[in-house]
Amino acid sequence: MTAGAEPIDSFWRELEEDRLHEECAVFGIFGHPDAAAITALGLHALQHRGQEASGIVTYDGSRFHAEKRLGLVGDNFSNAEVIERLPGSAAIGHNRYSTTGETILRNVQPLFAELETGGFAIGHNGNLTNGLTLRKQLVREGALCQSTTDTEVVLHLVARSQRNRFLDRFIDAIRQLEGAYAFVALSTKKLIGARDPLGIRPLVLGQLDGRYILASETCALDTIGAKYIRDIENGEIVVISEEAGKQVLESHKPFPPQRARPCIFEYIYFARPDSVVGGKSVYDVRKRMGHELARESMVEADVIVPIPDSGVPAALGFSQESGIPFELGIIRNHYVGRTFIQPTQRIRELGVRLKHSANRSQVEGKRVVLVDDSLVRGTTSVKIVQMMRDAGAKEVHFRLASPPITHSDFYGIDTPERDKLLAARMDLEQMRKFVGADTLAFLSVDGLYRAMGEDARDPARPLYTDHCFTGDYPTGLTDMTGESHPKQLSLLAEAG
Ligand SMILES: O=P(O)(O)OC[C@H]1O[C@H](OP(=O)(O)OP(=O)(O)O)[C@H](O)[C@@H]1O
Ligand SMILES: NC(=O)CC[C@H](N)C(=O)O
Ligand SMILES: [Mg+2]
Repeated sequence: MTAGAEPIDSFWRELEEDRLHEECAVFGIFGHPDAAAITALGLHALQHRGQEASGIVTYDGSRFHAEKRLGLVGDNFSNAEVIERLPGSAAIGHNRYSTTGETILRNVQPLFAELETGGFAIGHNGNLTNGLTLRKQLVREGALCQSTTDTEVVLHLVARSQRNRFLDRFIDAIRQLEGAYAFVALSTKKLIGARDPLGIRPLVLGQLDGRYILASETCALDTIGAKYIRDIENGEIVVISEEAGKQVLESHKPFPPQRARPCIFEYIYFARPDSVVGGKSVYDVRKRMGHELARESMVEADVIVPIPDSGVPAALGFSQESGIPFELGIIRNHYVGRTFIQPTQRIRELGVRLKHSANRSQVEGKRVVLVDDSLVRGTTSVKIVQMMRDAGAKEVHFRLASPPITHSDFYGIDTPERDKLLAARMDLEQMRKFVGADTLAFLSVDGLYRAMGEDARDPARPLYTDHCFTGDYPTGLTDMTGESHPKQLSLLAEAG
């Protein structure tokens, strides 16, 4: 570490903490001559789901090839030389935002192992809630772990299965998992996609030039001109292979049938607004959240101002419902990233202004309603309310198009510990004071379900994974509640 690196690191860490962290993206294609290049494009379209690192693994009929890098897809995979190092007509790729295991090169996915059945690569979106417990058992039995991610346990479980067929080994392995997963995996003969029994994380099937594709979101299919076929179902494994020159897709359902409970946060914040998740346009749903929010907590005002990016569709819905004009009163700088100029103390003091700045002409002298999709630690809201006042807003009202986040996520979203969640520590009035707004209101849980097309949330049969707002975790939480509370830190220092 160079002298002076620490303050810069902590500056970016602070900036990074002003947000909800993403999760991960997976992509896979089988039997296409440009498999690696298409995977790079797909990962590019899915960059919003994870920005720490990316990787692509291909298979050329005799060997696997892997390229894994820390950083953004565009910076690492837009170069022809990198793509040329990834020959083969089958590929899987991954964008990572870590939830278990640090941001170091050996944790970058897809992970790869040489098994008795041949090479095997896997990419994972989600988080296992018994990953550390399984890992502890495996290590006790002699497993040599090469990474510190939860995902690696799947490789070991497949390797240790006593079944003969590769698919049976994979099923054996995933039956032991608890938590959330959307997997893409590649063996010498097959491309595999799998979703956990509740379908917490998304995964879709598409087709390009007659070849199958798997992707976290439909926006990746649109980017490469592929056709959307269907969502992979909860608890479903799809196996894509080639027989007599034709691609075949088998579907397996190894779990007892269960109702799906996809994560509602995909709709609120994670997924790209142009994606269709579970048959619903994310953009439409976000706008409806804005309509519901306006119905529940109307306020007299002159202008509706979205907090970009993800607050925009809800603010539009709020404006349409309330009849109050919508204006871009905050501009977001899209070039804020880790490669930005090395900040000095002075720049550090400017804080969030690097990311958002007030558009004074639209807010000065006005009663402003700020609309954002969610509030986590409250960092963004505090700074933006102050920014509106500095720009001359007469009143600042804050509206959130989701309910208060009172519980941490363990399924692939890197929300902070409970005691850092503002709504877990404060009541509404305390939060209003903290944020500094004249009024503050959140969308109700029933309002959220109405935006999803339901009458209300049925507590006996909730249709979505919504623990962040309700504390209702739909799976066991072995690692979090078990007696041993295992923690896995990297014992090997790595520069990354
Ligand atoms: O309460 P906080 O801890 O500040 O976190 C909440 C903020 O984080 C997210 O935005 P983010 O900046 O991640 O991304 P966006 O540009 O897509 O809205 C979310 O949309 C809120 O604006
Ligand atoms: N956010 C995610 O989906 C992360 C996947 C996996 N748990 C990891 O940490 O690598
Ligand atoms: Mg935001």
